[in-house]
Amino acid sequence: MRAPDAILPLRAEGLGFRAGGVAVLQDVSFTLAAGPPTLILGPNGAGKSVLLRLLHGLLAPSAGRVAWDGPAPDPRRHQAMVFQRPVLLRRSVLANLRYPLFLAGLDRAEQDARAAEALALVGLEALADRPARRLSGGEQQRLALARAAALRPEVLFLDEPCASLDPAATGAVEQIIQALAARGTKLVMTTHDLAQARRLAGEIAFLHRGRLLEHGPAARFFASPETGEAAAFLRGELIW
Ligand SMILES: Nc1ncnc2c1ncn2[C@@H]1O[C@H](COP(=O)(O)OP(=O)(O)OP(=O)(O)O)[C@@H](O)[C@H]1O
Repeated sequence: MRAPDAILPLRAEGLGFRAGGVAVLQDVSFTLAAGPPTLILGPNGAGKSVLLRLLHGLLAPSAGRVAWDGPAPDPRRHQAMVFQRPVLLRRSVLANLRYPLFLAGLDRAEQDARAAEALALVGLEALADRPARRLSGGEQQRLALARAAALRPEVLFLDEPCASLDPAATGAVEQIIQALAARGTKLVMTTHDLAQARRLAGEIAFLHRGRLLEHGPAARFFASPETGEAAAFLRGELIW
């Protein structure tokens, strides 16, 4: 059931971003609705990370806007983001989980309950007291996911979360992503890994040179892309 303060659908309306006189993103419009994960695909430099940062509000658009549904006074409280390389506090795993919950104004009992739930979600219960920065790369990324999930965001943005990980660690992160999606969290994730997009995507947004060329169901995108650029990308050709 839709929560009364839900912010989805989220609409990108004519989004543009210029930096150093260059148009990094141009006239991007689409709607993100609740449902299975949206994967933002495209070659290096297509503008995937910039689009994600605009949607999350880390960058201000040069043109257009991001609009949310619903009456939420501060829509960004309903969102969280995980980056390619997690930034962790020089403290224990548990302290890393509790801190954003403390900042969100939750009392200690609720912080503990959510931290325990998040640790179980990512399978790090046994490492709760370890210094976070001594974890392996894969464990650190799982902690970053747990930290974001503990906030129970309606929308979770993931920017190439597996880019630095080996296949086993990637598999563990993908399982967590699927568990979050099954729980009703809307995931919006960038990747340039086609195989990963096939495994995870419900829908695809395909970017090329700062423009959104395709947006629709993943099955349709993979079976019959509408643009030559997407078809070439799917064939593994080098496009830029
Ligand atoms: N803040 C910025 N200032 C100037 N240029 C930027 C800024 N952010 C991104 N760019 C440029 O915009 C282009 C798109 O960058 P972006 O990181 O979004 O691409 P991407 O599709 O995520 O690529 P990759 O797959 O390599 O991560 C790049 O050419 C990048 O150098």
